[in-house]
Amino acid sequence: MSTSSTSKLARPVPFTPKRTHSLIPDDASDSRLPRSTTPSLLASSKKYKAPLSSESRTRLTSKPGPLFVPPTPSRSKSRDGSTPGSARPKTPASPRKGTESPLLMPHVSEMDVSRIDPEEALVDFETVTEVGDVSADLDEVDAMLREDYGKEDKVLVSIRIRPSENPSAWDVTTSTQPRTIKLLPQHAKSAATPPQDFRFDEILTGSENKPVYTAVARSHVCAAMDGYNAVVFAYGQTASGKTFTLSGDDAQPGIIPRAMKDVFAYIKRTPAREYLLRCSYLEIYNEAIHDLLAPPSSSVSQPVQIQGTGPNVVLTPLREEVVTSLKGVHEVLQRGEGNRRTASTDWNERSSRSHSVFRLVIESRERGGGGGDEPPSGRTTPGFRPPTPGGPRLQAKGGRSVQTSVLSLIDLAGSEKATSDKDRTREGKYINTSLLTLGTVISTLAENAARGKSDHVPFRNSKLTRMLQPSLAGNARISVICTINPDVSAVPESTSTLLFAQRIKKVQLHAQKKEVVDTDALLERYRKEIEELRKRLAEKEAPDGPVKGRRLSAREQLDESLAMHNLNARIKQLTKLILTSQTVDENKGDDSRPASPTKVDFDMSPYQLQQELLAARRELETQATQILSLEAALATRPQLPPDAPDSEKDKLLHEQARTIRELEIVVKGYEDNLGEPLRAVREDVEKEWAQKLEAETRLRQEKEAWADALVKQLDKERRMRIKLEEERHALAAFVKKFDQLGLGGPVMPPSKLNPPLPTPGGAAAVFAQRQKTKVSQLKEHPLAPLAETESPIRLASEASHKSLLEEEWDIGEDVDVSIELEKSGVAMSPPKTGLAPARKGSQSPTREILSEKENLPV
Ligand SMILES: Nc1ncnc2c1ncn2[C@@H]1O[C@H](COP(=O)(O)OP(=O)(O)OP(=O)(O)O)[C@@H](O)[C@H]1O
Repeated sequence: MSTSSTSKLARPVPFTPKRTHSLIPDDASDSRLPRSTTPSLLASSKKYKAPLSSESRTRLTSKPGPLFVPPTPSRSKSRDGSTPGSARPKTPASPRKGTESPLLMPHVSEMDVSRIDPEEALVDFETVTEVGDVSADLDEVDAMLREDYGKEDKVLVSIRIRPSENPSAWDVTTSTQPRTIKLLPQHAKSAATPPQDFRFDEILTGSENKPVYTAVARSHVCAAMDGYNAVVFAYGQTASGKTFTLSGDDAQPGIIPRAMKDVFAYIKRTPAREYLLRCSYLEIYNEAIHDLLAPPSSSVSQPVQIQGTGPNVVLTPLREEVVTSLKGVHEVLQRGEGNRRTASTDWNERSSRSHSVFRLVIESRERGGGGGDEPPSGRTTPGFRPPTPGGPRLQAKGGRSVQTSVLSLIDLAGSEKATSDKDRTREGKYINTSLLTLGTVISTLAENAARGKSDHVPFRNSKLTRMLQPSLAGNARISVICTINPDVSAVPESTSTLLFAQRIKKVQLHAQKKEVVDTDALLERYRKEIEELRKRLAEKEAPDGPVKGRRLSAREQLDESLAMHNLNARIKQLTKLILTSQTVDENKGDDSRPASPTKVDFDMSPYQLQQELLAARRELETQATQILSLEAALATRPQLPPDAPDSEKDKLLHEQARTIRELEIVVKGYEDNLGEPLRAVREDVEKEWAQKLEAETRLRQEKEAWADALVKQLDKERRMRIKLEEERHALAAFVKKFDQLGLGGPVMPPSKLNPPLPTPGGAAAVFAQRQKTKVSQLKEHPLAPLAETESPIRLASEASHKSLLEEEWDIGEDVDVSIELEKSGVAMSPPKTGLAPARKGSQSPTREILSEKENLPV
């Protein structure tokens, strides 16, 4: 391990000293910014004037020097016949006079990359400069070239374990495929559940960056060069080694420098194609995208916006720099790093709280010259083209389609910030938003892929996911390297990283190449043929021509008319083809349409032609709509003739910038004056209603509890009443027996045992009558007593309507019933009722008798 790495490892975990990118280890080292470069130093050195890297400028101005690159044989003569070097346009190197617009100026003056003629910035196997010794293993690139990158449909997920001096909490198996990693049982939360086995494509250890690059990114870089979109991103907690893996240091260059090296090595190994390379470098911090290649002032005043939807997401305004050599890429990266440092007060904190994205747009086409495919009337490439949004574009040419792909290399913010900082800082909230959204997006995609569902994927919830939408949605090769710190203290963060990695593994990909066909050349060829056919037709029809000018036999006439019919038919057929060959997008996968100009079949069946016609009509309709909307857009543009002087244009831009500023002030004023007070009112109202709601809820709960108690009590009362009725029945039987016995015995004086009622059949009859009435009342109104009561417990009608047991009889207190009974010799055995006294101190006589008689000997 290098000294620098060792010292970096020794630093406290929360701080992440970032390294400068080390693309050119030897000759460019003095031009590299030292780590300690202060913003002011950078500010003085960042007056970059040309859109191309310094090396590209040297090349384009044709000054012979150490970095001068000889032109390719295919472009040895420019179209106007001059020598290649002198024909190359100079890049607009100095600021235009009179430019005052502070907001828009950078995108139209010396910063305007789009004014470069892409034809002049092409690199091919001859013009690419020596690729140096870092990862310049061309044989390995050759090996990669033999692979088929389009077939992979899974995300490549790898784990990198940072070296540590502390004992590791993880058990790693790298000898079998897939590689596995699991927590050592002694560190598991509970001994009952064994630690989970995580499986990945690669698990890498150690400080060597080359094996990491080879395992994780090289195939993706080659795929990008081959026309597929590719994304490599590093995910993990702070200080786990994301930046070390992506950027590396002088001793161990990371994925970005190695990828760039391979890009040029690939070009060197591909003589059949020529390339246009554009790179951009941006940072997502607090959910705002900052263009790291634009001057800091304009990147702050004009954050990058994401426009478009679905696969057609565009970042604007985003500076893209054309690069033609490794040194150029190095320069661009350094400038980006410099701007990033300038923007931050605490570099380490800022870098671990923001996502950085390095993008390389790769356009390529087959090399022309000697191919024989190019029609003589092929379109010539103009020296300058009107500026195109996002930089210069390579044009299809002479039947050669252009392949476009994007390689994105992303260093994400520390993943643990997403949770630990969420309550503390705004930054934490934003990291939270983007990393958690990334997780949600990935799991939804994985779920959709696994279950064949098409659930909504919340790409729009964060800038990061929105920007990555075209790639994450499937049309890209993705490689994710998750870095973990193996220490015991970092087990929760490492586990969460491994779970994220496992989720992402399930996402299904369907990456496809994108090609644009040279429509002009195709049209030209068809037009030429149509012209020739028409000429032949006209000759045949001319009055003095070979057909009409002499007498023909019937047979000859027939042949001639057939030939003319065929000519007409071919003309018609070609006219239709011209309509449908505007663009051929391989993504549509429509086999019925020609995939390239060379595959066009002129002898298509009528059915195929009909299909072509239908498709062409649809295309025409779409284009008509597009024309209308473009016309509308044009109408709303400020009036300025194309040849207006620069000062006029600048004036207009200045006015627009002022209007924008004014509108911003108005918006801010609205926010300050109205936004805040309105929010406060809303919060108050919400609070008040929340309290009311809470009180209502409490009241309702109380009422429900009361109702429950009521129901229970009612039930209890009912059960008691039934029991009481049973006891009354028993007592009635007893009284009846008692009456019967009284009939045959001596006439007893009024006493407790001889109340006025017990005449033959009297008590029994009265009791029976009352029982009957009560039962019928109960049947008719089972809840009636409850309705009359105030309390759920007391039964009013029961209280007012006394039972036989409760009725007070006016009898002498001094009568000794036991003596009377003994005298009569009656052996009484009343049933044990267990009846509780109805009222204390005023027991009914019958009850008293019963309680007394219970003790009587039978
Ligand atoms: N595999 C490794 N070998 C040697 N040193 C490493 C390795 N991984 C990380 N380091 C060292 O650990 C420290 C932290 O690494 P790095 O800055 O790459 O972490 P990070 O994940 O990018 O953190 P942040 O989220 O803050 O950006 C650095 O000093 C780096 O050099």
